[in-house]
Amino acid sequence: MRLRNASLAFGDRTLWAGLDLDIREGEFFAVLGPNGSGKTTFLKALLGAVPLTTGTVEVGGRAPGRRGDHVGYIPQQKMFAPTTPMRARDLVALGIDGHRWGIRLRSRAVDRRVDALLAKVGATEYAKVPVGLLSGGEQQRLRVAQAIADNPRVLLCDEPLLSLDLNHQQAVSGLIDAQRREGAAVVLVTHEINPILDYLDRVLYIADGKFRIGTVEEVMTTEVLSELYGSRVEVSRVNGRIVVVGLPDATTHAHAPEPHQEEQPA
Ligand SMILES: Nc1ncnc2c1ncn2[C@@H]1O[C@H](COP(=O)(O)OP(=O)(O)OP(=O)(O)O)[C@@H](O)[C@H]1O
Repeated sequence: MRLRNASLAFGDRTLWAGLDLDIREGEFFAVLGPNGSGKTTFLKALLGAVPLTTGTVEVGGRAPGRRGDHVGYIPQQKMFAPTTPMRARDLVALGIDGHRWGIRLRSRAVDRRVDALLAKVGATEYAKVPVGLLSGGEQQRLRVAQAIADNPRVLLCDEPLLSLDLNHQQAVSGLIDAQRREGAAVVLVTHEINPILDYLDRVLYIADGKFRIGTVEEVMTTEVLSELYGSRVEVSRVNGRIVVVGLPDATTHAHAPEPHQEEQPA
């Protein structure tokens, strides 16, 4: 993925400007920042779903959003309605690009692939349950299975770990990283950096119309975050976790768990 002099504004509100960035194959890249800073919009620009205000974006050397791009997308979580007429395995099967399978083998081969994907995300036991009856975390695991079903070269994930318990956070981050090890470029939006800390190559931190790109060590510092937020923000490491203290109130994420009252998710 390549962005050059990219800016995105809605009316007179600029989310970011002057963004130059290359994300290479096999890179695990996270996008961080407070509510409304433009993280989802950044992913949508990479999907070709939102046009840049200025500058250019390319995915695999071409404009994004074309058929056959081999881009997997885990959208921000929305619950399925209880009456959605689809079983868990049907949702995963939607991620499989049918035309790449021989006609005679198609349904059996697709079934086998779906079974393997369900097993990978720990969803085998609810394969036949209607998706609308599953919990948020169970639905989320299916979305992950759907997004990786076709071995995408680019995997764009919008808060994929939200509403997962610790075990499944680890399992799902491991699956996303496995895709990266196979050569995919991963871009992952998150409010919680700690579950993916071991996998991360670089981060983009967006706040208040400004941004910083670099390794975790370069970006997640008291100096850099204080500058981005325009107020004193303390960043420290506790038992290998990153703890950020002093984020302005309005930037607390509404649905992220808060470990302690004075700690806020990074
Ligand atoms: N199509 C649009 N037209 C106008 N404003 C928009 C549009 N899409 C997004 N915005 C605004 O742009 C800002 C960034 O939105 P975005 O969803 O990218 O934020 P985010 O960083 O992903 O936030 P969150 O952490 O809450 O998910 C928000 O203030 C949003 O209201």
